[in-house]
Amino acid sequence: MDLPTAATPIDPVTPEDAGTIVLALPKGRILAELGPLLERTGIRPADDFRDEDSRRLRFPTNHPALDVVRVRPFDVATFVAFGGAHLGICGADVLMEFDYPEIYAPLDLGLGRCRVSVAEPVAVAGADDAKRWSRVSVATKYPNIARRHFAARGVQAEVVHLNGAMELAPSLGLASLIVDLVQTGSTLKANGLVETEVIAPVTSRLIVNRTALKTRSEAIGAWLARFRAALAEPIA
Ligand SMILES: Nc1ncnc2c1ncn2[C@@H]1O[C@H](COP(=O)(O)OP(=O)(O)OP(=O)(O)O)[C@@H](O)[C@H]1O
Ligand SMILES: O=P(O)(O)OC[C@H]1O[C@H](OP(=O)(O)OP(=O)(O)O)[C@H](O)[C@@H]1O
Repeated sequence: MDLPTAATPIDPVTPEDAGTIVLALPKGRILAELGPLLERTGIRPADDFRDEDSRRLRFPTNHPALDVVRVRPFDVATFVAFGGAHLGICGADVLMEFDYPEIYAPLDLGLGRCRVSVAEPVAVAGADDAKRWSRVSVATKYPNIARRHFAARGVQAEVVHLNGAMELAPSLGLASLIVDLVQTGSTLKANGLVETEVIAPVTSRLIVNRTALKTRSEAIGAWLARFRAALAEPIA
């Protein structure tokens, strides 16, 4: 049996779901920032949606034809790419990492503003000439971004894939550099690291499954219009 891939998405619409649009939202810091925008868009998920202790993952909203699912930020893009959710909200970092062709990202929500950067120990920064490297070891949660970034300058990156606490890697001998998100820079500073290069700026995006955009164009078009209008509204 052929397993579904993102390129051959399974049909997300089961009979009892027919007509329901599914919006994937990320748990954590983006969700915390999203409240006012969702409010302006007129989306009010069921009361237990914001209850971190709730074991429910799929929630109805005040719109009978819209459900939201609450997933890990890194998984939002995968749920949307495979057609499990029609719409989603996730950081540009996640989109860059997976680079799913099935995803269209029409709206920059201006939230979760940070950057993906290279950082290294303060003690060695500036001491060696990065232009002469042919290989580097990099600890990161973003193996594809890191490999692409270094490959573009002819440097082979040996990646140590971590899911958090990358900042510990250089001092504990796992890698010489890290590629991670930076906002204020305080996490780097607290761990004796310095940002040496910005790979890309990051904000959160509204994303859409391209197939769903064609097959459910009316409903999805209406949600995109609502998000656009909400973004254009002056914030009180
Ligand atoms: N320091 C930051 N400042 C601003 N935005 C950030 C920052 N860190 C992360 N983000 C944005 O928020 C998204 C989610 O980050 P968050 O830290 O909530 O989740 P996570 O740690 O990746 O999730 P998990 O708990 O599943 O590991 C990131 O993909 C990025 O777009
Ligand atoms: O530049 P700063 O303002 O210090 O922000 C950067 C930190 O924010 C993110 O971690 P987060 O707080 O999300 O924790 P995590 O490691 O659990 O993802 C990121 O992975 C950095 O560690």
